[in-house]
Amino acid sequence: MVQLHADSLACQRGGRTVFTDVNFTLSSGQLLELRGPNGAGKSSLLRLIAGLGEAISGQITLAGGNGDLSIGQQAHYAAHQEAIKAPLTVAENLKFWGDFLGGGDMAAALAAFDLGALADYPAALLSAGQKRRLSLARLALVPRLLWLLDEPTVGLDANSLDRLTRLLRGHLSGGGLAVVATHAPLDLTADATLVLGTAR
Ligand SMILES: Nc1ncnc2c1ncn2[C@@H]1O[C@H](COP(=O)(O)OP(=O)(O)OP(=O)(O)O)[C@@H](O)[C@H]1O
Repeated sequence: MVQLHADSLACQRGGRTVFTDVNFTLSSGQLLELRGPNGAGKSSLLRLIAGLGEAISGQITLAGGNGDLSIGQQAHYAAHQEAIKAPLTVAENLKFWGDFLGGGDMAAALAAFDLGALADYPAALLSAGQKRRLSLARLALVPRLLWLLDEPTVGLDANSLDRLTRLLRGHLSGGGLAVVATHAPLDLTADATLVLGTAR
């Protein structure tokens, strides 16, 4: 059993307190939904979990994972900004990520968001939703224990939303964990919902 624990986390950005006393425990197969208004700290919390920022107090630990790797090394972090190299094609982008993350199932990644017909298309020319699909295809490219998704539904059409939901379901039923910040309700029952702050 893998467990992600947040214990009395507090976060500051730009010298201002964003949140304090955030606590949760997430176990294998569970989804934590992060809710809250703009500026409440959802992205900041995901960054902290991914190891891209430091909490001013408190701790995040992953028990039962690979003790030789950091939490970030065991996670897929899909931020607001698409992780795409514009001069490369769709397939080349996935190859880049496969090389970077170690391995990669190109066919599965292309299939996950129906990108096969766009494989040789330059990423620079993709629509916003297509870019989001390419960015999220990483999830199917390389297995990672923990998915940290920042508003993953933005820009997706109904078919792609459905694909994302199925991908998430498969990840969770395989024992994975997911923390998803979203303003739109997911078509998945979250095991827990954490509502942050009141910042605007
Ligand atoms: N790079 C930064 N430097 C300083 N402050 C920042 C930075 N990024 C975000 N902040 C501040 O941190 C606070 C939390 O921002 P964050 O992006 O985590 O909120 P959020 O809940 O994800 O918001 P949204 O729903 O708009 O995406 C905001 O007040 C924001 O102004």
